[in-house]
Amino acid sequence: MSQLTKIDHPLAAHHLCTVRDKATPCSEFRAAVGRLAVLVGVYATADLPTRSTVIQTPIADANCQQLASPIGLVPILRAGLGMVAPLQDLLPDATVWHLGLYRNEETAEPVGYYDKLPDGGAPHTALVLDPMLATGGSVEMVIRRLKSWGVAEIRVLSIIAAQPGIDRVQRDFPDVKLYVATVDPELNEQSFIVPGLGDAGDRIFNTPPHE
Ligand SMILES: O=P(O)(O)OC[C@H]1O[C@H](OP(=O)(O)OP(=O)(O)O)[C@H](O)[C@@H]1O
Ligand SMILES: O=c1cc[nH]c(=O)[nH]1
Ligand SMILES: [Mg+2]
Repeated sequence: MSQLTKIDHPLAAHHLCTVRDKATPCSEFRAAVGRLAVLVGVYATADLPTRSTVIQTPIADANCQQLASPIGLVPILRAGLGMVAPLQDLLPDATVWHLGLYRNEETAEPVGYYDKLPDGGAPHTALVLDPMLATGGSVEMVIRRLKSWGVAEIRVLSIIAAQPGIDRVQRDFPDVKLYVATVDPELNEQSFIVPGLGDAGDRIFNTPPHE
């Protein structure tokens, strides 16, 4: 079973109130998604390997540590875009690889519509960014694509993950690590997370539902 880390932090609890509240305006929603992305990002990078280096300060040599492996950020369009800039602040040298998926409204199955990953050149570690993990179908499609590309270490960063989606990823990908701000118990008939926050993509981009 893959490892699940649910972050335990009062700031995460606080900002989750903002994203869940249906009265939160778009700009505040986006900002809170960004703050939660940073918090999840700190947990998801806590054990990244480092290597020793010597830096010359203005005073003397200093023994330092720097990240040892290339990191790729993989936002799932659209909603994952809301987590990119905050993660780039934490990982300024990361490459960013976009994958476009939407869920079919009747079946909730993911449909791919954007994939420009090159042949070869996969980063050693990929951080998959999507605020919502519902059935797990979208993340599963992305994990399969990243594995076929050659990514060795895959970590999924979500803000709200539903238990059925977590169970699916843990069952199908025991080597993939999950980092989430919180876990919700169930999905409704339309496969939306309950209580969730509604449609993350629409709330980040201020679009009406079903566009
Ligand atoms: O776990 P799943 O059941 O696959 O659901 C989660 C997916 O659904 C949402 O995307 P959506 O299809 O709404 O696209 P959008 O980001 O463009 O709004 C969300 O951002 C995830 O990508
Ligand atoms: O609750 C959900 C489920 C999928 N995608 C969302 O944006 N919200
Ligand atoms: Mg959406």
